[in-house]
Amino acid sequence: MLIKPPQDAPQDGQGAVEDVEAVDRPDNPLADWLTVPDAPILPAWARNWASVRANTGAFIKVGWWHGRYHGIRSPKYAVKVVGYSARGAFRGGRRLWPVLTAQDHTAGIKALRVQVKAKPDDVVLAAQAVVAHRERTEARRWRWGAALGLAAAAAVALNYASLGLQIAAGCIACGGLAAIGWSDEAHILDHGTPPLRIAMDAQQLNDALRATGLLKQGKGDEEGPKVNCVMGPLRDGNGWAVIFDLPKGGGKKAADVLAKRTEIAAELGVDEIQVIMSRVRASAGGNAGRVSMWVADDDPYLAPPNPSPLEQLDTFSIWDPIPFGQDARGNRVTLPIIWQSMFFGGLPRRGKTFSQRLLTAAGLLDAYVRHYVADFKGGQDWIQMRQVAHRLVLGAEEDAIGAFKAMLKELLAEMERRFSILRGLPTSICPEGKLTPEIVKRYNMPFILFTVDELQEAFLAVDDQERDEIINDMARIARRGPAAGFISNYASQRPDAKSVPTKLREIITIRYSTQVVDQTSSDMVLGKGKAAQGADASVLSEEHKGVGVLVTGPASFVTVKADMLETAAFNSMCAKGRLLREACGQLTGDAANDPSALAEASGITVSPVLSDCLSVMRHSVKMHTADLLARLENLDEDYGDWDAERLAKELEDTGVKRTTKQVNINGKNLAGYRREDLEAAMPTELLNAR
Ligand SMILES: Nc1ncnc2c1ncn2[C@@H]1O[C@H](COP(=O)(O)OP(=O)(O)OP(=O)(O)O)[C@@H](O)[C@H]1O
Repeated sequence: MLIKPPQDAPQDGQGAVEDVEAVDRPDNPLADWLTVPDAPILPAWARNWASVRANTGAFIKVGWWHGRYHGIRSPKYAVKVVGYSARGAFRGGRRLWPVLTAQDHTAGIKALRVQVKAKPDDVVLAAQAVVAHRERTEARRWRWGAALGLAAAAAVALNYASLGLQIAAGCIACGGLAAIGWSDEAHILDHGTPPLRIAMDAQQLNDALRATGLLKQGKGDEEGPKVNCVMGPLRDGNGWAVIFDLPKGGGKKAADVLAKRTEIAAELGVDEIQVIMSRVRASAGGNAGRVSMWVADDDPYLAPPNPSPLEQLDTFSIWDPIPFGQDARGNRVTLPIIWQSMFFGGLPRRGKTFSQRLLTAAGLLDAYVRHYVADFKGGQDWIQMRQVAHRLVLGAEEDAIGAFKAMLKELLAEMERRFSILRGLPTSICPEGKLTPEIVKRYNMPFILFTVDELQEAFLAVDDQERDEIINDMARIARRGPAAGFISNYASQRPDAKSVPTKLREIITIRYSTQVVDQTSSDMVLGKGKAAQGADASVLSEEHKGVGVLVTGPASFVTVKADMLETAAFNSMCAKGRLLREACGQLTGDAANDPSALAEASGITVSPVLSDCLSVMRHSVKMHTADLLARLENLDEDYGDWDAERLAKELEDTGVKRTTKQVNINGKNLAGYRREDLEAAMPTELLNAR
């Protein structure tokens, strides 16, 4: 199922209510973006062939499970039946004896005999006694005859009837006797509850909700109120789906159920990652007490990653929602990013950068997206953006921080310039005070995708005052920029108050968190109180690479397995993006002049060490050798065992002629290199091209 884009036009955010976080504002157009609706018209199992098959399969599985369960216990059941039959035989015998021995007339006959003895001459009395005695004897004879006849018939049948008949007769006899021996507390079959991956029924759900306090306990032996299952539980994909209404009068709402995900999972005997719940809103026929729940057979997020469809595309329009990943049930999750701002957080090595890069990758395929990128780690993740990025900052050293601050000022100036142009445009061209596809091309205002990765590194490198200035500038761009085409895409590794400034997060409309250690950290990235509502990235584990919780509104969140876009594929998309921009005159800024990018684009071979040195020196005109070596190692750990001599020799071999071996930086005169000397060693064709 494709989650459709919202119809409403997005907001500038300028007049927004400041004390409510951006995702929680009533005018947030993505508020219900990820609320997965489910309005059944046909019974869910009959909606498609796959569902019919899955449910038939599940029915057979349940039958098989019960068959095995009770089959294994059949000797135990047989012993029980024999026990009940014996009790039945004893009870039956006890009741039959008086009948057979005809106790009924004996008392009367005895009384008659006493009277006959007292009046021996009374002929009538004597005749009555004789008749009564004869009747009793006759009755006894018949009863005993019938009983012995039955026994004889049974003995004959046992001898001569076929085995099948004997077994059937034996079973009937046993059944009859067992019925006589039955009592209220007697039972033969054990009560087996199949594991959830075999079957799920409403009883299990009710028990789980009752145990977690979401349903009231009944009085005495009564079970208490139950949920009303409007659909299911039914087989749906690799799990069980159910939509239920909470009973009225219980004082609980769907949001309470979502908040108790871990407890419910524990009661159902599965991991909380397997329990996927969402509210069913009024637009999908739901109400405040309706919950859509899907319980997966296994952890759905441990499946192999799905390759990003972007990799196969030649172009993409940034106006369209970007393919981002899949939810647990395999529904595609796409992200509309225009007019929005994004924040990615989470522990290291969980796929934050890879996920963040998906949005950049989409932007690469639209020539009318201008990239401003800062990667404060300065590793391999973003380096190929040098082919496309209008500005690219790599590293968190002093020169890089300086370049980043200049980038912020440039962005703010561009934002003001754009707003003043937009204000001057007639409403026929600019009806809503923001970019339109026509304005983008006619006034050369491409969307600006402002990407910042490893933000925490920058905050560690600056003092508090500088940090506040950076936060203010970034917050201003994210808050005011969307209407002028600025899309902010920030990521930070350490989800603590210092690395994820609340002031910044508050104005971000799309938040994504990979695994974090606890709910406090999760809230730090996703927003205050989100974990309590069910959007909790701390339920993810270390194995969940590329999996994160995506929040776009108060009730709009989903755990997503992001598409996989390897660095190599991303790098080749950078090359594709460069060609696209060259073709329509949109290759601007740093990318237009970057020597390594130029060399790559023109197919000119440049020594890797020369190219890498130029990359790490991109913000400095000169650098001490020790710093250069440290930055090279940060870029690629293979440089770890290089020393000054080896570096000098390798650079000399590529044709670098040092005009000076000592460079003075901030009063320190030490061995080092000038960027000019390195650039001069680039192949002549490249120098001419520049
Ligand atoms: N969508 C995905 N599916 C499966 N694996 C992924 C996915 N995205 C990333 N990974 C794996 O996770 C590893 C770490 O990814 P990434 O570098 O994005 O993490 P990170 O959270 O940004 O880490 P750091 O903060 O240290 O840079 C990658 O090398 C990749 O193998």
